[in-house]
Amino acid sequence: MLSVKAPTAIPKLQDYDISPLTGFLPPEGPLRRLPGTYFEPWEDIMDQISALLLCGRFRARVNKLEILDVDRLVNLREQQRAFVVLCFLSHAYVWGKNEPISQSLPPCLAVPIVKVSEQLGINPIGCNASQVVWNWRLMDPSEPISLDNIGALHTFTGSTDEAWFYLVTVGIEAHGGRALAAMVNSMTAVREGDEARVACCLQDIDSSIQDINRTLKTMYDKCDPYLFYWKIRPYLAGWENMSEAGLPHGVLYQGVDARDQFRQYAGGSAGQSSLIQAFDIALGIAHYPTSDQWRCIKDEEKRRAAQGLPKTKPSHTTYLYGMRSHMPGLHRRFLEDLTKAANLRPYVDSVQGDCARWYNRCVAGLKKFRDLHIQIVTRYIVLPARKGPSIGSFSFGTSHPDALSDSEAPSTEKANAPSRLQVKVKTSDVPEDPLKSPRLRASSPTSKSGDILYPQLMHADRIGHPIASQPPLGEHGIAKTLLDPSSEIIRGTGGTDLMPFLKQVRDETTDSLIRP
Ligand code: HEM
Repeated sequence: MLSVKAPTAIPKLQDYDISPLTGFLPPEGPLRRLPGTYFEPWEDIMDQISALLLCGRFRARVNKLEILDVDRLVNLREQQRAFVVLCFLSHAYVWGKNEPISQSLPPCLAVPIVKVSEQLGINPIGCNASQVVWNWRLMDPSEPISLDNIGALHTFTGSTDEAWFYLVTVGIEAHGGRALAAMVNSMTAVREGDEARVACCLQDIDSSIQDINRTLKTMYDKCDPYLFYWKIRPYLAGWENMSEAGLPHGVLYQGVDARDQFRQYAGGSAGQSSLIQAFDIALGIAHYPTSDQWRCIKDEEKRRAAQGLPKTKPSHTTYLYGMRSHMPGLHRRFLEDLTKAANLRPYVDSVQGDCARWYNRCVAGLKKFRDLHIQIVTRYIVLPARKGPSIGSFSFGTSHPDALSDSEAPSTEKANAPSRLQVKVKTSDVPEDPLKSPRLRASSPTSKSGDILYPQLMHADRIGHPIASQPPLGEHGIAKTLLDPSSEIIRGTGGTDLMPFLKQVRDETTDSLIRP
């Protein structure tokens, strides 16, 4: 007998700690401090994190902590706050400042971070949730979330550039409320065959994407690419593929794992934003593994076949899918349930008309987001990596006058670079920097030397020229995306093969446009 499958329920936002007003951001704002005195020792260190790093006392202070019991946290907001605190403390502990990196986390950090991560269903390492989603506050609580009414709760460096880097993403996430509500409404409207309502929801999604794109462009206003690359990004790095930075095995979570069981996790990235993945899912945009990932998949498939296990699904092997383990469990579950219920694209394809027009506007908007993002990655990672440590600061402060135009984005490159460890970026793929200045160029005497591979080993002489210092590799090793000018290879920080990956994702977005 044929069994008729009941249609999958359309997810209700409130079941997943999602607000129709603020999306994945907690609508009342994240908890700013854990209540009571028990967790005060953590909060006291958080109050002074950048000062303690600067004066070299951070690790000593942390080492005096006792192991606190996270079972004392009484609700979700407290668990989220504890997670933020423990992620900041752990990254600061591992990467330090002007001191040898640490290949292990002490039990006072490792034990509670592993436990609270299990409670939240997320990996025990810094991520978009700890740096962005649960790391902001309203300056005037009577006003809504907007870039001129939010502040970051914590930064590593104490700099406004770092705060802005997080806050722009908060601003983007805030547009998610309206978009997520429209996504689930559109799915209900499809089931009811209500074409006009579907078109209306798509219009709402489109307008949220336009808002997101406007917000993304403000990154240039108050976050200096040079400071981002050399001072901020190192703290965001994870412990996966970090041999060059001094973490050949990853990080040992003392008091949790056996003495030789190091853990490897990718670091924080807005690639872990549940919102952007929700757009892909709702609009039916499919992503595929990069060519190098396919090689790994083939090996994995061989292994599974040898063990008589079923094949894995291609979508479950992409970088974007992998990033879901760095999302809060409830948000990840939302994406899974949204995937099961997604019905928009085939419906729009069948009815065409206004629905198709608005659908295509949404896809074009998301493609625009990815173009803008590629320009940002070029400006904030590729160019600083090429230029070396003494290029000085880019000018900023007005609305991205120096933003690369769409046509200046790096040219399409075959998506066949090795995944994770290495990225080849041809010099010709990187747009000429519109801010090129003979003075800045002249002040990079060592940028042609291999020293740039380990920029953290460089200090400036009295007139600002970088000179290499001598500590062995890994001693002061902090993660960077690294460029070896002789081989023109940029090595990733454990994330992706940057440009080929980002372009592939962008092109896959365009592929889903509906043809009449
Ligand atoms: C200075 C600013 C930024 C830099 C340097 C940057 C860098 C990167 C890099 C290197 C990746 C590749 C994956 C990885 O290794 O993590 C990535 C992916 C990604 N980033 Fe950013 N990012 C920035 C800002 C943002 C913002 C504000 C958003 C907004 C949510 C965002 C959303 C994404 C998404 C969604 C991906 C996954 C690829 C995709 O879906 O297109 N990024 N980013």
